[in-house]
Amino acid sequence: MAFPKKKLRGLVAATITPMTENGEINFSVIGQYVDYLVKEQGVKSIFVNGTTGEGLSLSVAERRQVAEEWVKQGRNKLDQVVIHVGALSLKESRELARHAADIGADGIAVMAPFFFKSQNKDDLISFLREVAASAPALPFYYYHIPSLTGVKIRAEELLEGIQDKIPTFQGLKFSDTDLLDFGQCVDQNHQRQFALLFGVDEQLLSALIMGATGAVGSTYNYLGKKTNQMLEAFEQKDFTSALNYQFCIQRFINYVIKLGFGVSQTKAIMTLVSGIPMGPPRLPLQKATQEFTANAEAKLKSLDFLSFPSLKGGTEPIASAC
Ligand SMILES: CC(=O)N[C@@H]([C@@H](O)[C@H](O)[C@H](O)CO)[C@@H](O)CC(=O)C(=O)O
Repeated sequence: MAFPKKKLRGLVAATITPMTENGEINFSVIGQYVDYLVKEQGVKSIFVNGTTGEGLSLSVAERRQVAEEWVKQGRNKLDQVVIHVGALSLKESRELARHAADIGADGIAVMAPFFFKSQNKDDLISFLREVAASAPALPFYYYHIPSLTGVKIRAEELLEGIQDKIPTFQGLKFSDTDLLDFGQCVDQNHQRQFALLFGVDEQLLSALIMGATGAVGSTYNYLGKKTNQMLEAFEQKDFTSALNYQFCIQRFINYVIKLGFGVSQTKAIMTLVSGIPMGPPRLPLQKATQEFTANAEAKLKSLDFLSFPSLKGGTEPIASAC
């Protein structure tokens, strides 16, 4: 049975795939991106080619190149690089799993196929098992994101007995708001030491109380530092401060959700906050509007989330700052 050298925990940034204005992958900024995550956001683990990384909009060749670049640039800087290798084609998924192992990734994750959908837990596990078996030395994570895959098999149900079928199974990335399901994943898995990573950033504190061992999300790219402060307060049992941090993060996410928030907007916000160009998304997604970016910038300023001085709102304390 394969066990990770270190358990995947803490904040894991779901990385964006930077692109040029022509829609090609901009590999040249990935090194800078790694440094930004580590130094400015205190985030040392990443989840590559997932939803935020537009993994399913990339060709297999591109997915391989993106994974390679993150592993290369993250060497000796990042704790863990997990590659999402899910695909509609089992063959492609297996190829990507083998490739992740070859390049020295720290783990692989797979979401449920979403065109022909598994009708029950056993069918889904059959697919996952084949992929996991292609990288038998790598920790395997199931990526549960029913809002996008349409596969509603409860995670709690899937976890039951999964390690008998998939010996490399190490945990779950749970991108759903069903805290009953998530709580039961925790409750029924005390002994197994799985990594139970929550994926709804605006509700992370509730999941921490339920027993989440970490979190994977898009906002940790630019709100990692603030979220780490929440994790620290939670660790120290300072629940009042932890709640204040969560509310503060919610104020921003709630605001952008009302404007219309997704991968395109994440790219625009990350460009703004980090100064690293993330470029446009790939079709069928459309670039975030200038109006969205201006509104998001004003909100970030009002919450004092922008760290570079030129964009800060002057020297006066900001009333609603977090
Ligand atoms: C549907 C979606 O994109 N969810 C995000 C969240 O981080 C989400 O952006 C955040 O909670 C804001 O709603 C992540 O769970 C996705 C993710 O981790 C990934 O890119 O693989």
